Amino acid sequence: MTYVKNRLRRTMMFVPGNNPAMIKDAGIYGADSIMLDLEDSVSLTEKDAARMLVYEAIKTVDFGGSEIVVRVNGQDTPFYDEDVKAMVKAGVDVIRLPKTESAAMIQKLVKDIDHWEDEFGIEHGSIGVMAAIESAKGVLHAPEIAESTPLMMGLAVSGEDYTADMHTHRYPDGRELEFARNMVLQAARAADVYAFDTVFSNMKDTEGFYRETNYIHELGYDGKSLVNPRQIEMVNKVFNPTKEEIENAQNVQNAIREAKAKGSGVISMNGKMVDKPVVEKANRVLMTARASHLIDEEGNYIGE
Ligand SMILES: CC(=O)SCCNC(=O)CCNC(=O)[C@H](O)C(C)(C)COP(=O)(O)OP(=O)(O)OC[C@H]1O[C@@H](n2cnc3c(N)ncnc32)[C@H](O)[C@@H]1OP(=O)(O)O
Ligand SMILES: O=C([O-])CC(=O)C(=O)O
Ligand SMILES: [Mg+2]
Repeated sequence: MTYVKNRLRRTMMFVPGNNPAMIKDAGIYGADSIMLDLEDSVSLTEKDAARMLVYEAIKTVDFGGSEIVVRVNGQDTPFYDEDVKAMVKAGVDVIRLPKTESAAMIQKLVKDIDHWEDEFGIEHGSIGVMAAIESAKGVLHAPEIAESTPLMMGLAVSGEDYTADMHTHRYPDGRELEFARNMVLQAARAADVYAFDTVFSNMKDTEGFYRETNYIHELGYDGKSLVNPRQIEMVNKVFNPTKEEIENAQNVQNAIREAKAKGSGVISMNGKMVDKPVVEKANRVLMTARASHLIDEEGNYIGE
């Protein structure tokens, strides 16, 4: 497996790194990315065993088409070095650094990855990195963090640790995360990397989960960190364009093609102006539709 910069990343599902049953079946749910966790879902006494389990799993388990991300332990822990070494050797796609607070922390991670790639004869650049932003300091440094390396895949806002750092709690309307969500998203967009929203951990509150997913999708997030496979379908439903949106995007492309043939960059479609930004949005809708297998190469609708 190797890191691919651009791909569909709507759903990134946490799987505790000390749970063999969950790891073994993680590939059947169709998450875009599976995030095997060595950090906060693993107790201190299980860190070494989890690392070995995740190493073996990456080498032997069939995760289907899912990208494999590992959340290593933080750089201030005694587990970080062994985690990075083992994950590079295993051939993980992306390493997620928790509690990232500076560009220097990501540059250290990349240097450590390079070192182990040399050691194991692996080509540089085979592994991407991503930063979890979980503190006030991390949020304020998000723009530099996002720009810190060409191997940056994306930024994730991590609401549980962030709200602890901010002396607050999680609330249903998400007001406590507003600044962090906007800052992380701006930083990600400016650096042309992915933006992931935080986990929603009340499995019983499906309405709240839908509301939050819809909200972050409307803000412009690319995807969401998840804790349970039951959350995947709803995120896909929110993030996938509808048949109507796809048809509208195709109409926009056709209209602008006609306009261009007549030497114009702007045209009116059903009373609405179609110009470059509208075409860019339509192109993105069709890219997502194609990547999520809702249309074929010719643009025919093949979703349900
Ligand atoms: C703040 C943070 O750092 S959050 C990130 C760290 N947290 C985590 O990684 C937690 C991951 N999630 C979980 O452990 C679990 O989903 C829990 C504890 C939240 C809920 O567990 P359950 O009540 O057992 O969930 P549920 O009944 O929906 O499970 C249904 C099936 O999905 C599996 N499953 C549940 N969560 C996951 C997961 N994250 N990854 C893979 N499989 C999972 C279960 O094993 C079960 O499989 P089975 O039907 O074959 O027995
Ligand atoms: O990244 C996440 O969403 C989960 C997490 O660690 C946090 O919220 O602190
Ligand atoms: Mg956290």
